[in-house]
Amino acid sequence: AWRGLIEEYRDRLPVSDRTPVITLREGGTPLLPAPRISQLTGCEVHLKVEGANPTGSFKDRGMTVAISKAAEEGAKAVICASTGNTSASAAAYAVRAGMTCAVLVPQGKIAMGKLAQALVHGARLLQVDGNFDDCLELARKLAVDYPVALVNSVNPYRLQGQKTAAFEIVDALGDAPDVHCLPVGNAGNISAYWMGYKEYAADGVASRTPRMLGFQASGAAPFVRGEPVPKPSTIATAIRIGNPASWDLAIAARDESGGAIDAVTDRQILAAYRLLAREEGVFVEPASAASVAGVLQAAEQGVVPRGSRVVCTVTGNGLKDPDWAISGAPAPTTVKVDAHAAASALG
Ligand SMILES: Cc1ncc(COP(=O)(O)O)c(/C=C/C(=O)C(=O)O)c1O
Repeated sequence: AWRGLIEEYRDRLPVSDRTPVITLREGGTPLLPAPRISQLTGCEVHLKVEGANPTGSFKDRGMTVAISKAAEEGAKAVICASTGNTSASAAAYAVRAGMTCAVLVPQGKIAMGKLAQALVHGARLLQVDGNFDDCLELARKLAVDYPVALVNSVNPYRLQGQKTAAFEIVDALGDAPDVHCLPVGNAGNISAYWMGYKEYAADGVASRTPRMLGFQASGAAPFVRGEPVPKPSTIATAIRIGNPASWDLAIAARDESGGAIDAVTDRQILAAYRLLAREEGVFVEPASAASVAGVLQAAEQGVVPRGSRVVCTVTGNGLKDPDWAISGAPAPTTVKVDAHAAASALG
C-alpha cells in the first residue's frame, strides 16, 4: 500500500531516521490520460491530478517534508502566508504533528473551501488587509521575531517534497514527457518539478528532461512582464500573486529546460475549467485549469508540436472553489416526488 512520500522516496529526500514522519499518505496521485485534450492539441496529453491529495492540492507534497523537518528541529508552531492551499495543508499537517499553526491570508481573496480547511483544523487565521505578497512579507517578519517555523515555499524542504511529482510521472510513463505544463503563482512548483526532472535525468532514471511551460493569469503575470505586478488581479485566486518568492529558481527552470512562462486570460482559464469538467470528468479549481488553457494555447501557436508527449499538472480540487461551477450551470429543476414529472423534466 502507498506509504506517503517520505517512505516512498526516502533516499531522495533530506530526511534521516531521526526525522519524525508526519504524513497524511500524500502523493501517488493519478496520471490520467486526457483523450479530449489530446484530440484538441494533436498531442499525447496526461493530467497529473493533484486535487487527489489528502487536503486537495499539491501543497501536501511539500508540507509532509517541511512539517516533519520542523518537528525534527523541535518546532512547536508553524506559520505561513497563503492564497489558501498552503494554509489548508499546513493546518492539517500541523494537527498531525501536534503543533499550532498560524496562517495569513489576503482578506476576501481566498476560496471558501480553503478557508474552511484552515478553520476546521484549528489554525489561528489572520485575514490581512492586503494581497498575498503583503501576507508573505508579514509571515517572514513574524518567523524572525517568534519561535515559529515558516513553511512557505521559501522553505527549501517544501520544494524537496514537491519535486516527487516529477518522480511519479517518470515512474509512471517510463521516461520524462517532452513538455510539462503547470500554473505559476509563487513559482515554487515549477522550480520543484524542474529539480525532480533534473535529478532523475542525472541518475539515468529518465533519458531526457521536459521543456517546462508555466502559465500565469494575464492579470497576475510578473514573469511575462519581467517585473513584479503591484496589483495582481485574476479570478484564479490561488495564483493571484504579483511578486513570486521563487523568482530566480523559476527563471532557471524556464531557461535551462528550454521552456517558457506565458500568460492565459481568465476567459481561457474558465473555458479550460469547463472543458476539464465536461469532457474529461476532472473537477479542478480555476487556477489549476491554467495549465490546460496553456497547452491549448501553446498547441495553437505551434510552441508544442503535434505528437508531443505532454503532462499538465492540475494542482487543486474543484471543491475548493465551487462558486465558479454553480454560476455557469443551468438552474436546477424542482419537481414533485413524481417519477413521471421527473422523467419528463429530464427529457
Ligand atoms: C491550486 C494552485 N495552483 C497553482 C498554484 C501556484 O503554485 P506556485 O507557483 O508554486 O505558487 C497554487 C499556489 C498556491 C499558493 O501559493 C498558496 O496556497 O499560498 C495553487 O494553490
